Amino acid sequence: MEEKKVIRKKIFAIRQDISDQWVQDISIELSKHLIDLPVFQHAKKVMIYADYHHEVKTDYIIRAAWEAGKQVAVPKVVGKEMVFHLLTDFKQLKPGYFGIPEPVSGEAVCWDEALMIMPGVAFDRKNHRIGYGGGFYDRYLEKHPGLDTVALAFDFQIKDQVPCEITDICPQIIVTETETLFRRED
Ligand SMILES: Nc1nc2c(c(=O)[nH]1)N(C=O)[C@@H](CNc1ccc(C(=O)N[C@@H](CCC(=O)O)C(=O)O)cc1)CN2
Ligand SMILES: Nc1ncnc2c1ncn2[C@@H]1O[C@H](COP(=O)(O)OP(=O)(O)OP(=O)(O)O)[C@@H](O)[C@H]1O
Repeated sequence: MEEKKVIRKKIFAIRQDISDQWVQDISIELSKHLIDLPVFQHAKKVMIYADYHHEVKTDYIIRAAWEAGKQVAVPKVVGKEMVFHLLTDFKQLKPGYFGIPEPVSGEAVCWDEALMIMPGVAFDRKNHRIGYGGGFYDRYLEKHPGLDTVALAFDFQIKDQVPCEITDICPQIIVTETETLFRRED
C-alpha cells in the first residue's frame, strides 16, 4: 500500500492541474447529491469546512443550509484543536492557518448533535480517510462521538486502499460526483 505522504503528493498534483471551472461545476453537482441525503435534510446544525486549494467547494451547501434555516459553523485552528464558529455571512471568513479561510468573528459553538461535513485528501471504499496530517478531525470527532459525519471528495480522491491508523476516524458517508459510499460496520 502507498504511504500517506506519497498519496498526498499525488492528489495535490492532480488538484493543481484541474481548472477552477471544473472544481466549481463538479462541486455543485456533488453538493446536490449531499443536499438530497436524509442526514442533510434532517440536520438542524451543520459544521462544515471553508474550502481552499481545489478542495470540493462548500459555498453552495452553506447557502442551501442557510436557506433551509439550518445553523452553520466553520472551523478555526487554535493550537492543536479546531474551534467552530457560527457563520452567518461569507464576509466573516479571512485567510488564516496555512491560508485556509477561517472565521474572524461569530460565536464559538460546541455542538454534540450536528452534521459534520469533512474535507480530506484521499479515501478508500471502506471509508478510510487521510487528511493533511494534522489529525484535527480525528481529535475533534473522538471528543464529539454523537456527530453524523459526511466527507466530500472528487472521484480522483478515491483510491483502492489508503493506510489507516487506530486513531483515524472514518466518515459514515463519502459523497463524490458519481457515488455515495456508506461505511459498513465491521
Ligand atoms: N478547508 C479546510 N479547512 C481545514 C482543514 C482542511 O483539511 N480543509 N483541516 C483539516 O485538518 C484543518 C486544518 N488542517 C491542516 C493541517 C495541515 C496543513 C498543512 O500542513 N498545510 C501545508 C502543507 C500541506 C502539504 O503539502 O502537506 C500547506 O498548505 O502548505 C494545513 C491544514 C482545519 N481546517
Ligand atoms: N484522537 C487522537 N488523539 C491524539 N492524537 C491523535 C488523534 N488522532 C490523530 N492523532 C495524531 O495526529 C497526527 C496526524 O494524524 P493523521 O495523519 O491521521 O491526520 P489526518 O487525518 O491526515 O489529518 P486531518 O484530520 O487534520 O485532516 C498523528 O500523529 C496522530 O497520531
